[in-house]
Amino acid sequence: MYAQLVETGLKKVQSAEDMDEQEREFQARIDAGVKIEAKDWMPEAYRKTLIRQISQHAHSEIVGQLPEGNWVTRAPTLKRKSILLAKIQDEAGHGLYLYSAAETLGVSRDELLAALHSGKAKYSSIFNYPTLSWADMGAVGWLVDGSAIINQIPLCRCSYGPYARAMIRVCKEESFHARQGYDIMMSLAKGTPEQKAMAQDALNRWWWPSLMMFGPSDAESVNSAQSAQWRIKLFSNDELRQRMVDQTVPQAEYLGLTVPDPDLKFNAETGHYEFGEIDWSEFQNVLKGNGPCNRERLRTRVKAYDDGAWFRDALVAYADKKSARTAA
Ligand SMILES: CC(C)(COP(=O)(O)OP(=O)(O)OC[C@H]1O[C@@H](n2cnc3c(N)ncnc32)[C@H](O)[C@@H]1OP(=O)(O)O)[C@@H](O)C(=O)NCCC(=O)NCCSC(=O)Cc1ccccc1
Repeated sequence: MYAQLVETGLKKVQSAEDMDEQEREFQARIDAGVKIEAKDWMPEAYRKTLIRQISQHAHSEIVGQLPEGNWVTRAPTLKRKSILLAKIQDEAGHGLYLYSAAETLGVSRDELLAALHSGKAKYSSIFNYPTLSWADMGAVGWLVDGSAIINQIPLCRCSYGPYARAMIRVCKEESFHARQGYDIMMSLAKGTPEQKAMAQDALNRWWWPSLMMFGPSDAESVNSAQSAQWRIKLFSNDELRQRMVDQTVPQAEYLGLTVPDPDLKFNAETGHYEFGEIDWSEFQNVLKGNGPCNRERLRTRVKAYDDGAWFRDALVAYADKKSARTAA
């Protein structure tokens, strides 16, 4: 992918001649597949790129709890409710894991959270859509966690050790999440006509936003070439999006549901599905903060943080008291 992006001249990356000795050595280690660890020397831009991506990933996991949290009290059975609760709790764990990975790069959690709360840091566009019915719990698990896995499996092999290692466990849990989502979709698709219609409606609403999760097209992706050179990205946005479509369309067919794309067709020669044009204006609008739930999501996170201030203060006071006692 890297060679392809560089060859097409789409984006400028630093050539070996422009690098100093230290940068050339660093790039050689990356090219040899050596993992970069927290205390290793790294170019400032590599550090910044990782802080940006890992923290946005962490924010996505945390904000991503909200659309599903909406259905905890209305899950149809006790079993479904406990599975949903466990899944949401996993997402919280992923967020904390990822904040820790970002902290190894010399940034504090307070700084990262301040960037989220002020609207400066991004989180995944997908979590700005509402969850309107129980079928959305199925669609989110199936399509959103399904897409997250496709994006994150390659990250287990990315160049930054702490991020790569964190991704291994995260991916295992995401795969349980995707299965539970598909299981909900199966029950609904095989249920009453009303239940099947709910499943179809959820697929209709979540399909296109799920394709947008992979980011802008390669031609528009400003960060891809450099991230590929540093082996933070092993596959391009479009490659992973194609993988998601190829994997998911047969699953929709198995459910007896229709993917909401009249241009979708299988190309026997390439072995891939061709799909219709993504509405990039919708994507850009969500990124600008104007999606259906952007304001509500941010407000909820800021309130949760403010409401928890007394608890954080109590923890610090307790820790101070304890260390004073040990010192005495
Ligand atoms: C592929 C990409 C997301 C974007 O590639 P890059 O090379 O970084 O950027 P690129 O140049 O292509 O884009 C230009 C600009 O557009 C931004 N942008 C792009 N796409 C999006 C978007 N969709 N939403 C919002 N912003 C987006 C991008 O940041 C950049 O802006 P910046 O320069 O920062 O201001 C990459 O960061 C990545 O792999 N991240 C790690 C995975 C990750 O974060 N996963 C999160 C989901 S976790 C999950 O779902 C689990 C779960 C399931 C269920 C419930 C709860 C939890």
